[in-house]
Amino acid sequence: MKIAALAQLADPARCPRLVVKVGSALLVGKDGQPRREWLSALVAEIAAARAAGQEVIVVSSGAIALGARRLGLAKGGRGSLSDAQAAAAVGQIALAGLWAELLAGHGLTAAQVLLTLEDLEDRRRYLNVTATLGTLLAAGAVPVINENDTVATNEIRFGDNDRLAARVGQAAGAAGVLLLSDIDGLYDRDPRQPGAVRIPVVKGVTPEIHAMATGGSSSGLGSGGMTSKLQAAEIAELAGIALAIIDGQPTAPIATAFGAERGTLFLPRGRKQARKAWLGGKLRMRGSVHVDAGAARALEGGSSLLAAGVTQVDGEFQRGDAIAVLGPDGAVLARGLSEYDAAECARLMGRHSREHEALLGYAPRSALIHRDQLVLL
Ligand SMILES: Nc1ncnc2c1ncn2[C@@H]1O[C@H](COP(=O)(O)OP(=O)(O)O)[C@@H](O)[C@H]1O
Ligand SMILES: N[C@@H](CCC(=O)OP(=O)(O)O)C(=O)O
Repeated sequence: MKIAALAQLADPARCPRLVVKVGSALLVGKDGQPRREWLSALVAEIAAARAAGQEVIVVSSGAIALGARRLGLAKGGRGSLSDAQAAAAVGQIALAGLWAELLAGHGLTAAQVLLTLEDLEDRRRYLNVTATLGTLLAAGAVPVINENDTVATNEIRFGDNDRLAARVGQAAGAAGVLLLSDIDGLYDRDPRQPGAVRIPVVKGVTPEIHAMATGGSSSGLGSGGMTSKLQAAEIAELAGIALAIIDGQPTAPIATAFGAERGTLFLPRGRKQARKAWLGGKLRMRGSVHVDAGAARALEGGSSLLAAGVTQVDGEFQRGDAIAVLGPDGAVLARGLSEYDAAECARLMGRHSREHEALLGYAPRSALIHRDQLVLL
């Protein structure tokens, strides 16, 4: 049962498991204090969804904004990485405490889960997250997730909770991800420009859709802007998850947006095999290979990638690492797990399979990327 309208995200039959992501600007006021009343109303909506039989996972931002105020840090705690890490350490306790208190008011138990990018990039740790979330939900708890900002470094962090929410949705096998923002959806250009029009439904996050977004947060409290939301939509789409952006500002934002069908709904593609969904949502590639037009066509037809069609190898990757596959025009066509390391790929590129054993000195594998380990983008 596919989700084709915003309000269907509230239907436990179509969407048994929903991720709700709340941005910093909604949770924390301009004075640096939590927006308690607003959050109480949202928690009441979450409790109602649970009571109706829908499992809800919360992804909550706001730790840095809350902690910065308490520590008296400039620039909302985002002046340097060490400021952000310190602010998050202080803010996260307060944030988790607030969620726990308000959920308890409805008889619900909050479960704090702090994740780093690596926790979801590594397949074993990703499956561990899947298992933990499943256990928590089965026991009736409401997971409240944030990035573990205190240990995350610039090179290995999400930085925005939009992509984190999409990855969590994937790991949890959710059918829907709801991003509560300070805007009621994607507009065809910067919404401050005259004539900007909201797009109610997006079928495929194409380059034209990406061109509509500009990065940067409007409030100065958050981080990703519309750019990170579109990246999240892409991850969700590939994983067969519906993702929506709605205006989080009204009291009881979910009922308000669903009642008026007001927001942007990104339609999911057909659900992928779990392993392929994980691969498609991975954010870090260790390297890339360029392929010729013939190989690009073969991949689109569902074949494995053979070395004969490879024209260039970039990066320092090992066998089993995730790499990107670029077409003749330089656009990313696919991602996959390489059967060879970068040096072996360079040796084999452009050469036919019958030459491989002599080039390698051992029995070659059937392909450079097997089709079971390859996901088209
Ligand atoms: N094409 C677009 N459509 C909608 N919003 C856009 C677009 N391009 C840029 N934006 C900006 O992105 C902002 C939403 O991102 P952000 O402030 O990071 O939200 P959040 O705090 O909810 O994560 C909007 O308020 C808007 O200023
Ligand atoms: N993990 C960070 C939030 C990252 C962030 O800014 O997210 P968002 O406000 O959703 O753009 C925090 O808790 O402060």
